[in-house]
Amino acid sequence: MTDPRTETAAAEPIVVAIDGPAGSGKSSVSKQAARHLGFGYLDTGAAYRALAWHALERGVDTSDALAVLDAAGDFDYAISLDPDDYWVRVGAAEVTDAIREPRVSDAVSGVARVPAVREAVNAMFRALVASSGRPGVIVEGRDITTVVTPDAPVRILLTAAPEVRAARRSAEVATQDATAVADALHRRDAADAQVVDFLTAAPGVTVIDSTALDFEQTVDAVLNVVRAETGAQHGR
Ligand SMILES: Nc1ncnc2c1ncn2[C@@H]1O[C@H](COP(=O)(O)OP(=O)(O)OP(=O)(O)O)[C@@H](O)[C@H]1O
Ligand SMILES: Nc1ccn([C@@H]2O[C@H](COP(=O)(O)O)[C@@H](O)[C@H]2O)c(=O)n1
Repeated sequence: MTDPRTETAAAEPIVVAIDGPAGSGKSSVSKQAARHLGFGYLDTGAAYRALAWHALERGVDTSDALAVLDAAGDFDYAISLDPDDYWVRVGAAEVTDAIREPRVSDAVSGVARVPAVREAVNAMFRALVASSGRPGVIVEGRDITTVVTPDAPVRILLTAAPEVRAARRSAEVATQDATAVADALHRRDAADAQVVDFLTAAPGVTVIDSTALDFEQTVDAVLNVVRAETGAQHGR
């Protein structure tokens, strides 16, 4: 039995929820803002990507919801919330880079459309945040502000013009030409938008449009919203 005079409840981490379309800067900006804040960083898309990778490894057709659910049955997933030591694992396999490959990006929307998969990963995201041991966690994805943590004290929709997002993504991908990269990005957004709405801000969600901002200005914009919404004195 615990002694109530000495027991102190662990404080709930502050959640900064960030949604947005592909290539809007969610992961890179969230990771950098988390460093400034001393917060954890949770990339929720990595779970869907890792499950897509796992399904592809087993030769599963990711457009077949029942086959995806079957693959999810032995999905042993782990992710780091440390913005300075980011990794993703499935079982013993380190898949941090493999889940960014175009074949996974092309398959991931099929996996993300299965309701039972979404429910399971959402419960896992909430548990990861609660056990993070950090004063706060920046959680980024597509439905964080609306479904995963709709009561988060900070909720942001990070956007940028489609052509700007495609150009930024294209600059990172050496294996495909710019048109193919842009087509894949827009195709994925269209498929994902049928499942969750990450293109319009829900009530109470602050929009940051990074079309005319550079990377550091976008990080600053996020930090300013965190300060304004929480009164926190974190960061620069
Ligand atoms: N404001 C900005 N100005 C210039 N480049 C940016 C800006 N924000 C992000 N970037 C760059 O754009 C690219 C895409 O960003 P990032 O991967 O973070 O997007 P994302 O929203 O997480 O994409 P996805 O959902 O596809 O994983 C990265 O190379 C990142 O460094
Ligand atoms: N909250 C989320 C996060 C992601 N997805 C799906 O995962 C894919 C990969 O996400 P990235 O952020 O790494 O691009 C994305 O295309 C969605 O299919 C999701 O559904 N909900």
